Order: sequence, then structure tokens, then C-alpha cells
Amino acid sequence: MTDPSPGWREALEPEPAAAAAVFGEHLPTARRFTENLAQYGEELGLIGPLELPRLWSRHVVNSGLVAPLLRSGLIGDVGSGAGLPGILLAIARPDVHLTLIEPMERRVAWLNRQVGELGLDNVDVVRARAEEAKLKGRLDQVTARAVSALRTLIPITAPLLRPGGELVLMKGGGVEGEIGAAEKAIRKYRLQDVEVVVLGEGVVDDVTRVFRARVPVQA
Ligand SMILES: C[S@@+](CC[C@H](N)C(=O)[O-])C[C@H]1O[C@@H](n2cnc3c(N)ncnc32)[C@H](O)[C@@H]1O
Repeated sequence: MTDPSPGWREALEPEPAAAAAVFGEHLPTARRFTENLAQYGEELGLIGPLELPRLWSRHVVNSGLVAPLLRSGLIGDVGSGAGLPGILLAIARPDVHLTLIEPMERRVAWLNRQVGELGLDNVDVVRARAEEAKLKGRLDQVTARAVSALRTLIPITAPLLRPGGELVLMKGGGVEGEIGAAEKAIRKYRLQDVEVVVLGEGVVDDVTRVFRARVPVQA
């Protein structure tokens, strides 16, 4: 294990009130993960050097806001990286099973270490690119955050869904433009009920936008 970043505690954003609203009784586990990420994230190349002053609001709470959109079942998080949103969703929703899909060895090692340390028994970690993960047609929902634009993200995530399964893809303010540019992929995968869900209004300064859509029930 690498040494903690010096001064991480002073640099870390104070926990916002929204964290308790988002994580409820699971806040102590979310807090532990956030502190682990603050200590080791920069050294391990998981977060940038400027992220600590906004780690809670921009990354942790932002990820946790998606939890109410999860149904029960099998959820895949593509490109989990530091564990965003996958680890935080597993913390907030112990009733669902999360499969974290991440190709980079060092990130996979970090994710496995967090799963063990936080005692998350509803998570497994698969080292693979989404296109090569042996999960085709298996998942009820797929999440992703900061992996790629919808035009390229839909073709790597939609095939993982079972018929009737749902994409829950976290996006920034440019999501409407991304949807326009992804028209061909949306048609190819016959996505239905395409919508942008805005989460966290009145709770956080930076709202979370989610591209949500379903694949057809009939193949
Ligand atoms: C910019 S990071 C974002 C990580 C995390 N989701 C977050 O929000 O901080 C993108 C991650 O996606 C992973 N990735 C890129 N292409 C992928 C693919 N085809 N399948 C699965 N993961 C992929 C990378 O290894 C990296 O960890």
C-alpha cells in the first residue's frame, strides 16, 4: 500500500449536509470510503490533484444521488475507476448486486481492497473491458460515469442488458448534445423511453444528470 497523501485531511472538503440525506444509515461506510479515496486516490492516480476540496459534493454525493434509480437485481457499473459510482451505489443500496467492470489492473486492485475493507458483500469486480466482459444480456441495469460520450458509451453498455434492461448513465450539462450525436446508436439498440433525469435539485449545487433508456423486452 502506498503512503497517504500529506495534508489530505485539511484539503478534504468538509462533509456536506446532503451526504446524510443521500446515504442515510450507510453514511459511516460512505465516509470511510471517502476518507480512503482522499488518502490514497491521488497517489494511485484515481483522482486528480485538485479534487479533494470537492470530493464529497462533486464525486461522492453526486454518485450516491443515483441510488434511488436502481431497481433490485443485477447492476453493472462500467469503468468504475476509483469506485464512482459503483462502490457508492453498493454502499447506499445493499439490496442490489453490483458488478464493477474495470480493465485497469491497479484500479481493480483498489476496488477489491475497498470491497474487502468496507465489508461489501453485494459487489464483485471483473477485470475486463465492457465489450469483453462475459456479461452479455445478463444485467438488469448498467451504470457508468465519465467513461465516454453516449455515441460510444451506448454500444459498449447496451449489449450487457437483458431484454427490458435499463441504462443509467451519469452525464454532464452537455447531455442533450450527446443524445443528438448518439442518434444512430439509439436507433441501432432500439432504445426506448429515452429521458434525462435531473437529480439533487435543492440538495446540491451541482445537480446530477442521468441518461436513462431501456432496451426492448422482445429481442
Ligand atoms: C475517466 S475514468 C472514470 C472512472 C469513474 N467512473 C469516475 O467517475 O471517476 C474512466 C474509466 O473507464 C475505464 N474504461 C475505459 N474504457 C472502458 C471499457 N471499454 N470498458 C470498461 N471500462 C472502461 C477506464 O479504465 C477508467 O477507469
